[in-house]
Order: sequence, then C-alpha cells, then structure tokens
Amino acid sequence: MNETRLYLDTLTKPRGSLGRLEELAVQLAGIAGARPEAILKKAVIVMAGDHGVCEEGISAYPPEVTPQMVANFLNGGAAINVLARQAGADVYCVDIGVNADICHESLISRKVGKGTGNIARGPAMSREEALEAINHGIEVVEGLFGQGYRLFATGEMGIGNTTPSAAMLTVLTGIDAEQTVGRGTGIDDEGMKRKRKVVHRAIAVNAPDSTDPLDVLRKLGGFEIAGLVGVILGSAARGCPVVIDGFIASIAALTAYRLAPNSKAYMIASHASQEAGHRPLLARLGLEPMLDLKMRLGEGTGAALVFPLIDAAVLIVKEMATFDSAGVSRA
Ligand SMILES: Cc1cc2ncn([C@H]3O[C@H](COP(=O)(O)O)[C@@H](O)[C@H]3O)c2cc1C
Ligand SMILES: O=C(O)c1cccnc1
Repeated sequence: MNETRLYLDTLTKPRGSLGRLEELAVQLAGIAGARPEAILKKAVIVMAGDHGVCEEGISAYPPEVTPQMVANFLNGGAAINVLARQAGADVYCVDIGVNADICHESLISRKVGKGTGNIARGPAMSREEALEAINHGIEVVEGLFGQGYRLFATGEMGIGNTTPSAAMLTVLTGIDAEQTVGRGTGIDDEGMKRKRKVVHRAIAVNAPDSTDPLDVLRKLGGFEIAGLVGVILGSAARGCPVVIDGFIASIAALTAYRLAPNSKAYMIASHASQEAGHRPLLARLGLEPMLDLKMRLGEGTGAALVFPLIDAAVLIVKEMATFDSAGVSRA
C-alpha cells in the first residue's frame, strides 16, 4: 500500500488530486498484495429469501414479489441486470430461503428454509440454519473464485428485509429504533409506526445477546442476510475486494466485521442509501460510501455502479504516465 501511495505521487497530476480513486488504488494494492494491474472479473451475488415478519404489515409490497423478482433476475430484466451488464459484471441469483419452489437452470439453489420465522413472535431461524446460510455464501464465492471471478458485490432480494436489518442494527449498535427504521419500499406514516413497534417487539421477544453476532443474526436476521455474511467472509478469505451495497448488505457487513474484524479491509462501501439507518450504520462500520445517488433499491444496484470506479482506480495506476516519462515539471 505504501509503495502504491508513493507511485501515485509520481504520476502526472497534482499530488492527491484523484482523491478517492487514489484511496481505492491503495486499498486494492493492500488486498492484492501488489500494485493493481488487471481489470478484475466481477460477479454480483444476489441472495434471495423471504421473511415471516411480513405478516405484521411492515412492507409496502406483498411477499410474493420475492419469487417474482427472482424470476425477473433470471430473465435479465431487473435493475441489477441492467447495471451489472453496463459494468461488465455477471449476476448470480441464489435461492437461500425463498418461500416458493423456483426452477430455472441458472438459479443457484441453496435453500435453507422456506422463509424465516416471524421475528415479532420468535427467532428467525436456528443457530444451525444461520451457520448453514453463511456457509452457502462462502461456498458460492468459492465456486465463482474457481471460475476466475476476483471482485464481488453483495445483492439481496427479500420483501420485508429492511425490518430485520433495522432490528439487527439497533441491537448491534444500540442506536434507537427511531433512527434505524426506514420506509423500505415506501410505507406510509402509519406503517412506520407499526414497523417501529415490530422492531421493539422482535428485540423484546427474542432477547438477543448483543455481544454474539451469530445470536443476533439468527434471532432477528434473514437467510439472505446470513448468506451475504458468508459472501463477505468468503471474499475476504480469498483475498478479493467485496463491494457492499445498501442498507441490508451493510448490516451483513457489520455482522461479518463483528465475527472477523480483518474482513473490513476487503470491503468497499458503494453508496449511501436513502434508507434512514444506512448512514449511521456505515459510520459505525467506519466506511465511507463512494456515491450518493439517492437510491433505495437494494439488489446490489449501488454496488454495481461502483464497479467502473474500481476499474478506473486500477487503470490510473496501470496506464498513467509519470512526471519523468512524460517530461512534465514537478512542483
Ligand atoms: C419490485 C421490487 C423490487 C425490489 N428489489 C429490491 N427490493 C428491495 O425491497 C425490499 C425491502 O424493502 P421492504 O422491507 O420495505 O420490503 C427488499 O426485497 C429489497 O431488496 C425490491 C422491492 C420491490 C417491491
Ligand atoms: O438500501 C437498501 O439496500 C434498500 C433500501 C430500501 C429497500 N430496499 C433496499
């Protein structure tokens, strides 16, 4: 990283003038153990799962949208398909807990359960299921690493999943539910009141141990959140950068960090979501988002938009002339 920092200062630009692109180049050097030299092969992993807590009326959309959107991902028509195509990335959709039987040749089937339990009444899943889902995430990364992928992005689909994410955030950080609960897919003020009550009840009913990230995940989380914890840990273990999408992906990132603090060095925060709890969450993680496009979608869309910036960081190091080679006078 120091070598790359010094090298960036020899390139034909005022010192530090490429700002966060330079920081990215330095981070990539730390991850790869060398000056970044090649455009990385990219995959967006979209983990899909359903949530029992939907029966409390906490989303603006019905749960059947989860399998419907999975079909949309597989047919290439969702926002993430468009943005990934533009960035030269491939989308892999994983059924890790959808409450429907989905058959499609390109679906990665890793179903741990048909939706989680309603967290307002009991735990989302067992500790064994949480570990199984994390392992699926790791194994999906392993498989893609074997196919040459070296840069991963975290995507998710699961109607209702901003509610478990808010509950996890409140327990993991102590930030009040007033600040962690947001509008998700666009619930109204009445819905917001209900959602906050559900988060309070979920925490009271489950009494998670805030010092045990796995306990918080299994009692309040979701299959796709656990799967993304695995994607993040698997990427870090393989020495690959992993781009963190919005609110839900970031709660997976916080969980991964609490389980294995060294994984943070491999994380790149993509964007600041409009979801209320996202900025405080990133602040607690100590990550600064690259973009603020007022997005609040998920699926990995914010992360895919950062792929071209990562390519740019690689290419400035690889292709720019130095003051000496271009005969440009120094300060
Ligand atoms: C058509 C559609 C596509 C989506 N893609 C991602 N989400 C996003 O919205 C959901 C979270 O919001 P909430 O907690 O309010 O349900 C997740 O599925 C998330 O990925 C979508 C939501 C909808 C309706
Ligand atoms: O930030 C996100 O990932 C998000 C926000 C709202 C709804 N779905 C996802």
